[in-house]
Amino acid sequence: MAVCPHEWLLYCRPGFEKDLSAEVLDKTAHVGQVGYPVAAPSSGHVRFVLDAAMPANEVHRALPLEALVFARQSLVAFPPLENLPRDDRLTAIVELVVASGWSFEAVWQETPDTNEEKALAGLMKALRRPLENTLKKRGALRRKAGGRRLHLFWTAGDRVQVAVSFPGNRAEHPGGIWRLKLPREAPSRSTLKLEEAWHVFVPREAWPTRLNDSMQAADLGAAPGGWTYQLVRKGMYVYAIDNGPMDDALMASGQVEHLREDGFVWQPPMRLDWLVCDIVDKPMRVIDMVERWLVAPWCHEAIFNLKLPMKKRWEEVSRCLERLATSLDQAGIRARIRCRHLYHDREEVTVHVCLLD
Ligand SMILES: C[S@@+](CC[C@H](N)C(=O)[O-])C[C@H]1O[C@@H](n2cnc3c(N)ncnc32)[C@H](O)[C@@H]1O
Repeated sequence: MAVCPHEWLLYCRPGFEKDLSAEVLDKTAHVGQVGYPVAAPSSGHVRFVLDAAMPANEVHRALPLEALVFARQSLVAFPPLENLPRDDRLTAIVELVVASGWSFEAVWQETPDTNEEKALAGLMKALRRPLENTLKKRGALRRKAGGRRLHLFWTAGDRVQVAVSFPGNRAEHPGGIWRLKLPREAPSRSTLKLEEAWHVFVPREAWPTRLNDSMQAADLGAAPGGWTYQLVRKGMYVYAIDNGPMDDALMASGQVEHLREDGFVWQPPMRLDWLVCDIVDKPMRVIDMVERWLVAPWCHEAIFNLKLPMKKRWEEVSRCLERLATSLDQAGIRARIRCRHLYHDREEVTVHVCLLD
């Protein structure tokens, strides 16, 4: 009989293991899954070990990656293989893969996003060919296998976790990390947060209709202009609200109106397409402001950060999201709310709200 995976393996930014553990404990309880998280501090991942009677596929399906905040990747996994012999790391891996009864179209070897584990790159490179050749010979690596991908998550030279991902419910970048190039002319590194948010929240095929040069946007807390730069790059006209100075080159585009006003009280002269906000303030204060915009409604879509300097980050995020969902619901406004801890986010998460017509 095939060996069944009973673990759910989630990657996260190192330092956010407690937040991800609290999130999955909360969410699994809601979908009736029983298990416990295992997470070492700063390890960049959480293992959710399920009750022996529960196959991990169920929780993986019930709580898709796009509905999780602090997870970068979501995999169905087998317990880690430990103490792999130095002279033969492959046999145990291959035997487990074959025993699973699954075949795969690709093999990704990954490590947590920590400096120590990045040092395992040499080992992974050396193993790649022999591993793929052996898996092919054993029928576990094939041209067509339902889009399934095999993940080998190395946490030490002799310790690896064998895991599986399925198309449509996984991050399509190694480590679940969107690596974006900082444009030379961007006024700040923050620019990458908004660019990544669009990649994550707006399907590529919808960009021409949802991010285009017929649109108008407001950027609250805009200076020096990293987010405004992204909106301008899409051809939008932007109201940039901030007391601080905006980048000269960006202002020279003629697409930006800089208003030295308070982003929490400013109102747009007409209904806009986009609201973006990167103001550092209390999360609930930002939620209240965004709620006013959406109830009015003064915009169709919004992307904003919730800054999380506190210890219990999941509790704060969950409180904020619940409050926003409830108030929009009470106002009779249908909206899709999503929230992710993006790669370019640090002590913050990014929320996307799209009004549904
Ligand atoms: C993190 S920075 C924004 C960086 C910007 N998104 C970028 O990419 O360059 C936060 C900005 O919010 C502004 N800010 C803080 N409180 C504000 C308020 N009440 N109204 C408008 N701007 C505010 C600050 O002046 C600061 O420039």
